[in-house]
Amino acid sequence: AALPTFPQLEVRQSVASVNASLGNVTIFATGGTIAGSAGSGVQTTGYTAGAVAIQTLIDAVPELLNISNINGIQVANVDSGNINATVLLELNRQITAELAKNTSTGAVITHGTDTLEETAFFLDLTIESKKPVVVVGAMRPSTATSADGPLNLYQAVTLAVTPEAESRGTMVTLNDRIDSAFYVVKNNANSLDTFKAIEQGHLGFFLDSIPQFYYSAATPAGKPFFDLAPLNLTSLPHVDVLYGHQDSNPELIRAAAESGAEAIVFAGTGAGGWTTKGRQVAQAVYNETGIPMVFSTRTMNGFVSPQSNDWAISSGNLDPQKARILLQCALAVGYNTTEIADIFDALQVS
Ligand SMILES: NC(=O)C[C@H](N)C(=O)O
Repeated sequence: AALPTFPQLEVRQSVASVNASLGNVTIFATGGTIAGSAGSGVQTTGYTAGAVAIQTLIDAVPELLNISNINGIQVANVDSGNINATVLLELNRQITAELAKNTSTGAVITHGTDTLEETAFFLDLTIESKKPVVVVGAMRPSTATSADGPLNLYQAVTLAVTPEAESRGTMVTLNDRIDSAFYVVKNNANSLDTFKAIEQGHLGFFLDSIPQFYYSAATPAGKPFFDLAPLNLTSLPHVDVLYGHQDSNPELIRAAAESGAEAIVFAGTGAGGWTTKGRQVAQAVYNETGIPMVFSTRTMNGFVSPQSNDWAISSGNLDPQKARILLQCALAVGYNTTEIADIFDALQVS
């Protein structure tokens, strides 16, 4: 099925006269609460996300121009629940092109927090540059009495011009923390301190807005790279996530396949658990279609070990939404089910 097209607002704004002694960071704005607007300073729910333009976000933090030359590109301006494959592919193309320039130091993406981990993980899998790529959001709208967005944005740009931030893959920063996009998950629907990589830990933190790293640069074991930018894709493959629970309806598995899913992710109970009947239907659908069937966990944290049969793939450390993004990328570059199983196997911690 064709993905809905997305309004593209690619406005490049030069907001700084160039200071040759500073680096050059491009901010790609996509909306979210960091660009949200509420009716009063104390309203922190029920506001409009993606209401404020990139120029306003930058103007709110004049100190940015002390640490970097800044360009802003408005790629979209939506609640992150509406970010889709069109926006992901556009970000991949624009960031890849931007970081290839000698003049570019790093990239910052402003984004709603609800699906931030999906976009950040996608960029981590599809951008090869060692230059910092930093995804940043906020939990309070820009109009809040103590909005968190401006300092988060300042710290994101600081991170993007920090040499020690290179070669760490895509990073996520919010509330003084620095996280790996590969591992980070939103853990709380409301609190400022919502992004965590519980098992793997934060990469570092900001002390007086200066990045401090716990570890030297390293990448997660088995992390694949998918070279999407040259493919000029206009959509990503259809992959569905099914949620596991007592008495889950096994026919939803067949329905997903019949509606065009090229892979199915099971957000299983515990370590990839699913009902016996559901597994039988999943195996039957696999025998008919050969599409990847990936078992993850609805608990969001924890490890799904290799399955005891040859048709089911386990997600290892990847939660369902990240397993879905990985499958979309792998299918987009043409990997078959066996090769995809190998990619997931390589992610298993040994
Ligand atoms: N804090 C946020 O950014 C939440 C918002 N609903 C979004 O994801 O766009």
